[in-house]
Amino acid sequence: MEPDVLISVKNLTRLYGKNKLAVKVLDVKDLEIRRGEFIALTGPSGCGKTTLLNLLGALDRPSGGDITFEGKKIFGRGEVSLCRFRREKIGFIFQAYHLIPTLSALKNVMAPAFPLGSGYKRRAMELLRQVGLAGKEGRRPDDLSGGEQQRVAIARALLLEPDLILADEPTGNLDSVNGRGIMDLLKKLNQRGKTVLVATHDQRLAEDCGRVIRLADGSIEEH
Ligand SMILES: Nc1ncnc2c1ncn2[C@@H]1O[C@H](COP(=O)(O)OP(=O)(O)OP(=O)(O)O)[C@@H](O)[C@H]1O
Repeated sequence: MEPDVLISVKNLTRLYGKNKLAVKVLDVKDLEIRRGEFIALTGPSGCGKTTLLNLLGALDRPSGGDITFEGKKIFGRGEVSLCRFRREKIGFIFQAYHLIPTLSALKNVMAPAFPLGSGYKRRAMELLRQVGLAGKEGRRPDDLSGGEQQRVAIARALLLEPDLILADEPTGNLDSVNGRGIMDLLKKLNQRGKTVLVATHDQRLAEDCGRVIRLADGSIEEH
């Protein structure tokens, strides 16, 4: 494997349901993601984008095959190690933000570090500044616009310096101006060296990415 390959996927499958009722919703024979790429994952609703992102980020386990991350298999390890992998290597951004409603923007950004103890406040403040939210650290999600909530979610994803950002329809709940702002932010992160994989229905946003992977019925059509 070449040194700049971050992720290598071989014969990855995911089935839902059991026995005769099992349906294969993902079947990715071969996929490589290199460090520093900015990739759009596209395809019609139900083609398996979320399923693939969840497997790449170890939020879900495959039915067959494995994923190699920095040369090591992800799934050949126990739950504690998997949990650490997720926390240290992956930054997730979701369509619906998934912020904790009772916590301030600052505490939401610090949340991934809760199991690690305190000491992340300065970094969280700096990240909120970088995403354009200086002065709004004390606000709760309800008092922020959708675009602002997604910026908090991006800052949270960056707290522990992940190698890979996985974004599942991050602009899906936003108007086009805010959606463009979020994509510009992801692009900036990529220019600063982060590998970014973003699932999107929006063809115009996809065209802006360095590479497009298209899924159809769970398989990669072209990339
Ligand atoms: N928990 C589940 N149980 C059964 N089937 C599921 C489950 N989750 C997803 N599926 C099915 O797997 C297929 C892929 O779903 P997935 O959410 O990955 O698609 P997607 O491309 O992300 O769709 P969208 O663009 O609408 O978010 C779909 O046919 C979906 O109905």
